[in-house]
Amino acid sequence: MTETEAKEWLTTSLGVSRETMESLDAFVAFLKRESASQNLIAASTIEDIWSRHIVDSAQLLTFMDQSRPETKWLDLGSGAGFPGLIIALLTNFEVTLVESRARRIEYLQRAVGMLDIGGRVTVMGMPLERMKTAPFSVISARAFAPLPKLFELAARFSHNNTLWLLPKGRNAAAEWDDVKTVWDGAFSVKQSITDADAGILVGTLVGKRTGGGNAGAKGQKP
Ligand SMILES: C[S@@+](CC[C@H](N)C(=O)[O-])C[C@H]1O[C@@H](n2cnc3c(N)ncnc32)[C@H](O)[C@@H]1O
Repeated sequence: MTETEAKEWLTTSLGVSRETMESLDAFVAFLKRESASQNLIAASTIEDIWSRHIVDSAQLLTFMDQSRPETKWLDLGSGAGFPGLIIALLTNFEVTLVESRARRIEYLQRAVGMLDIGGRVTVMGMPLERMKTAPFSVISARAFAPLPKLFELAARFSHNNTLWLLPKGRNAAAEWDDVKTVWDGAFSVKQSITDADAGILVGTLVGKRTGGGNAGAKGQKP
């Protein structure tokens, strides 16, 4: 997907407004400036930000019912803001970005301020392990951790209806196959529109199977 195609996909397929495209433009300019002083995204992807990062994040919205009321979205290891900050710009959801590295926390806080979305976007500047347990309706994580670690760390934020959206690259199916003897849930692999070989795990988690330890994801409702 070229940069032009990426922008076209946002307006044509996702129906992104001109005003929101301007906010995305402002964010891209901000990220490029910041990238000169800290390592936020791979240098090789800077010229392809719209396809490699913006659309790669935005496509997650196509795997959910966007009319779900009061969506509370948790993004694990947001880094430069992907996918969580993009989701916040494209929706009116309440979004929580968790990030543990000091410079990235400070960068995310400034990005949220610059984009004027602080009323519904929270930057939790701490390791996920230290975040207070609360239920979320969507959990996303891109390049955060292998699935076993991801579920161990984040299951306590999930309830039976929480939708997990996990861009996982080429091994998405194998990663789920490997953990499903330990974790009970229903996941399918969706093909990424930005990389035909990459898969996105989409589904719900019930909890750890009996005998596999504590059932972190079971039972709670928001
Ligand atoms: C490889 S980067 C991916 C960033 C972003 N999600 C993306 O796809 O561009 C992983 C990010 O997770 C953060 N991270 C790693 N372990 C974490 C933890 N336990 N709690 C919160 N953030 C963490 C790192 O600081 C880093 O910014």
